[in-house]
Amino acid sequence: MARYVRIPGSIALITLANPPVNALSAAVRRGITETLSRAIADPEVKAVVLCGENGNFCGGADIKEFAGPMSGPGLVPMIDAIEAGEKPVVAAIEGVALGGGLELALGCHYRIAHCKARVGLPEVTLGLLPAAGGTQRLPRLIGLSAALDLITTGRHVSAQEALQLGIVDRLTEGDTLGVAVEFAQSIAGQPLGSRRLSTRTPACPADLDSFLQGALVQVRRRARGAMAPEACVRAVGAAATLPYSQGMQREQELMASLFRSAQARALQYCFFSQRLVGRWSTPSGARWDSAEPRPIRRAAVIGLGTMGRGIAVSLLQAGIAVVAVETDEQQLEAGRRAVTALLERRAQGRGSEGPLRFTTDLQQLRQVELVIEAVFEDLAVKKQVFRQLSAVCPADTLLCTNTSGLDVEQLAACTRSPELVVGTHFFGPAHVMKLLEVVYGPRSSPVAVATAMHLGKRLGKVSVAVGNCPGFVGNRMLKPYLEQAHFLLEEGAAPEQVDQALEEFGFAMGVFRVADLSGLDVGWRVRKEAGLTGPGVAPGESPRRRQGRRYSPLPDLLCEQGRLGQKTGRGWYLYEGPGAREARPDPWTHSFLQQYRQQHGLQPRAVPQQEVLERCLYALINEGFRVLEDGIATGPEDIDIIYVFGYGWPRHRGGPMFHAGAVGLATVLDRLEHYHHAHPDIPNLQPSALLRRLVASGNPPIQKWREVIRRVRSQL
Ligand SMILES: C/C=C(\C)C(=O)SCCNC(=O)CCNC(=O)[C@H](O)C(C)(C)COP(=O)(O)OP(=O)(O)OC[C@H]1O[C@@H](n2cnc3c(N)ncnc32)[C@H](O)[C@@H]1OP(=O)(O)O
Repeated sequence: MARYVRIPGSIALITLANPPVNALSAAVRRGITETLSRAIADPEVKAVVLCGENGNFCGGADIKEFAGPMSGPGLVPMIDAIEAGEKPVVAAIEGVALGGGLELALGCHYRIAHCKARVGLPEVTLGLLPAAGGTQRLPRLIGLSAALDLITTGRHVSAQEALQLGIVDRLTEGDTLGVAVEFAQSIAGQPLGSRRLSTRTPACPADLDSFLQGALVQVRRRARGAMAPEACVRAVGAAATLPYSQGMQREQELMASLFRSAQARALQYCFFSQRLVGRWSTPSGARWDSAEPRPIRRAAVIGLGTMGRGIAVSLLQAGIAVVAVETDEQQLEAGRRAVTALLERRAQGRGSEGPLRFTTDLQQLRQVELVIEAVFEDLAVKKQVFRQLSAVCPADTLLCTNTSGLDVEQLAACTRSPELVVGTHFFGPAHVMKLLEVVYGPRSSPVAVATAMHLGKRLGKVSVAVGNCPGFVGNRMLKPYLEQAHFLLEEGAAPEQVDQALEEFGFAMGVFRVADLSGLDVGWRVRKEAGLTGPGVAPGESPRRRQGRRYSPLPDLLCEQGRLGQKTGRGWYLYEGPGAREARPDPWTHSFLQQYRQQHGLQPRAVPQQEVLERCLYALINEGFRVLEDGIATGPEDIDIIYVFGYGWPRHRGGPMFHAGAVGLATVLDRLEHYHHAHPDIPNLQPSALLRRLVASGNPPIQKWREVIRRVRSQL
């Protein structure tokens, strides 16, 4: 797992060999320890070069090993031995040096990197901290402030930035190993003194205490309730205040508090789930490893509203040529100005964009390979667009819809090639948000799904393939969550109380703040179309019952009052004015709710925070189990990735399905039964068959759910 060769010029070359990323498994650590001793013991060796096989230096500790007992040599003594040795060690960094990989390089006396390499300490994203000396050596190398930024964000740094910061000593555009060997020869025999980072004193801001306090406030705001960022701040703080050996001790203590934590388990689950969803399959047998994506060079976006603009920018930034289409000159001009402004804002430091054309003429789409429709969320309008697209585009053009929940199959049915129609559900702002739901209809071909999934990857998104049903995965599960929030208001809660419970759980924004931000009219329109409110409601129907179940007209009533959220300056909350962002509890809403309850004979009660969480989250989770039963999502990981990347579910809680497992499926079942008993007119609270089956199967770990899902599906 680490190869050793002596090369001319008295250099020993140690190569980490654990593809694909040379993770520091026990075998690799053993290999490094043994080969280093060999180099040190060999009087002919004057310097050592450390590199990685396959164009990657090292992706860090082997995350797969974290779940089991640790064996083999520890990283810390191994890196300490490199640093303490009398022979210079040069790290030759190609590809990535991340986490333990960068810590290993920091233990070396010199670092030479290829200009395309990336370095970083992303442990915080796994619920950990860089506990192989990273929190102590990096501040001593680049100063406390820069080190804190890297360690608390976990961001990857380009080779150029790494050179500027002083993390690497030299960049090369060519043969990294050759340059490193030559360099090692040139410094052999020189004193190592301050090249040993542990001997240095870190550069610190003048007012250290308030700097560290400010850093704590910032990380708490960024990831509410996450433990690792705070531990990172404390560990880096120790580098400033304690001698190296005591700082290392502090690093280990802080790491011990994180290593087996539920948050670390959740974040590591997210890491592997993100990769698992890339290995998609569909019930019709299409698979990621057999379906070949089509190359996409030219695309069109239909509709330049907020979503269309973001989608166009996203495509352009991936180097794809875009034809942007609107219905009339005025709309086109507004779209042109908005897209240009977005591109200008994002231009700095980015690569070249694909060419962009604006038109009102659909005939201009004769050359495109893919179209993304992003018009108004109205099935009849979208059908019309698909008919037109099918008439003008080449027959083999992939036609995608950005609908957030309409029936993809009905759109496919309007075209000549229904097998080339898929949903590409972007999340706003589309050029920023990382999630793409790729929706396959019953007739979507493997190539169509593969092309959309591959496109998502090219756009830098996490793509999840899901089946076709109202709301797909994300919005389908959101419906019972929203519904519970409205019912809780009827029963006595205030919007800010519900939001506070959800925000303390870890959501960046509670359900009512999000509704105000997105605009209450979005859901209103959908409910009108579904006949839940407006002229489609059967005369004489009770306002609090629809289609045989409990219904809350509260959001409809707000819309009727012109309270559409931030854009009108009032919604569930009050704002300084239209477009303002700071939400203030609104006495109007409180008295409106009071009157509503009186009018409907509802006795308000104090709703405990626990009930807010259980009813909102377990209703959402219960729908998640139904999504799995129905085969709309392949596994719980798909749902969790959708929620973490698209709906602000706190990553350190792993996603809704992971959370259900962490709470205990029997507990979730028990609470749903309790609430369903109390509210028999809310069918969403009735526990799903799959949840019952999983509990009956002894609460298996989430990685084993797929087996139970298969059995339940085969019986349904
Ligand atoms: C204490 C803790 C210490 C000291 C640590 O070091 S914790 C680990 C810190 N390192 C990281 O967080 C890096 C994690 N990896 C990545 O960010 C990326 O994998 C990558 C940038 C290194 C490469 O990205 P990419 O080229 O897109 O490839 P994949 O992400 O798809 O990865 C390929 C397969 O390698 C597996 N992998 C990657 N890193 C590790 C790792 N550190 N340990 C174990 N396995 C790793 C990854 O899961 C992929 O596996 P498969 O899905 O193909 O089975």
